[in-house]
Amino acid sequence: MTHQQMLDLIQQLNEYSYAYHVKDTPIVPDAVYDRDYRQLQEIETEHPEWIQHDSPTQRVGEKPDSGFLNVAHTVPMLSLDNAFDNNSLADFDQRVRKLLNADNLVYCCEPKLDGLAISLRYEEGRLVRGVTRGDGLSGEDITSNIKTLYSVPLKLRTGTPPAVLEVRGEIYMPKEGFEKLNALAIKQGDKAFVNPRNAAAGSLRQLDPKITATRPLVMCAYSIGYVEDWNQPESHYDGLMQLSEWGFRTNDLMKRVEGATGCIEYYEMLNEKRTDLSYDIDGIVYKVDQISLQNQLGFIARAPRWAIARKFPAQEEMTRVVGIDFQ
Ligand SMILES: NC(=O)c1cnc(OC2CCCC2)nc1N
Repeated sequence: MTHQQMLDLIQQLNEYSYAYHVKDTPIVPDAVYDRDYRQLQEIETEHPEWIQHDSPTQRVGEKPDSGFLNVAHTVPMLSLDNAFDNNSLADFDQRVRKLLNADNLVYCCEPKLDGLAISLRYEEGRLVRGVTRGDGLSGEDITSNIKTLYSVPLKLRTGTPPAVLEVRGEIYMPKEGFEKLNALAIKQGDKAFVNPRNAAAGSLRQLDPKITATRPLVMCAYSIGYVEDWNQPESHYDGLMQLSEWGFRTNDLMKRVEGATGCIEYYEMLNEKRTDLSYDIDGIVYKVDQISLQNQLGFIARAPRWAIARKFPAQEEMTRVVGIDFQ
């Protein structure tokens, strides 16, 4: 195999992985992926000097020798104000329209994923760092663990990348993966995790990436942070569409609506669907869609004036029946 053939094989494997882990639409059977992956491992063993940063074999590396370092966020990761009923949603809309002297606003509605917030930094299109939210101003550098997630692109998938791009998102553990992980933990006499959010946090805090690599974690992008040398789309929604093109997973229930009425309708719709979702959510995040209006509104303390979360009533802590058949 030539060097170019190896590069083509990496591109091919990364496309298979994008289809499977980001678009939920596998384009080849697992056996084909595994066969090509093994072929890549062989050629990289023969030619270590050919190894590429975005090769899927580079996702699981060694432990960081000095634990997780603390890193300051280029742009703070904000917290969110909460709205607990439809009236306060309407108040939010009224307040924002008043500040903007606007009649009717378009909001982007997103399920509020119940996981851990993360910030990914790409330089010239390559993943260089993944940092937890921490206190919003700085967080832990868990890049070695982040790279093990197939839903995190090691390199932006298309086009000319920005010089610097920071992407914010949530890392979560889908319910099915959580149940299987706990069933295994109990079988092995280990402690079970209380809920998928704790399981995701515990999996990302593992010092050894080889352990994190075995955990069913997913990253979903939900906002663009600091960028350099890129004309960001004017709409938040369009920005997330661009992230999807670049290889990030976005939430397929995301939707643009008009005004408080649209936000309340979306809440009713999602509240109906909530228990059927394959992942935990604890509410909805509503964002003013136009970036120029977001910038005009700015933030109060660390929460943006232009976004608000609407929480669902806490689900009574269902004792999750873990699928174990007692013999
Ligand atoms: N947990 C989520 O799913 C989620 C959290 N936060 C945000 O947006 C924050 C980021 C910038 C201000 C609002 N969106 C989300 N979808």
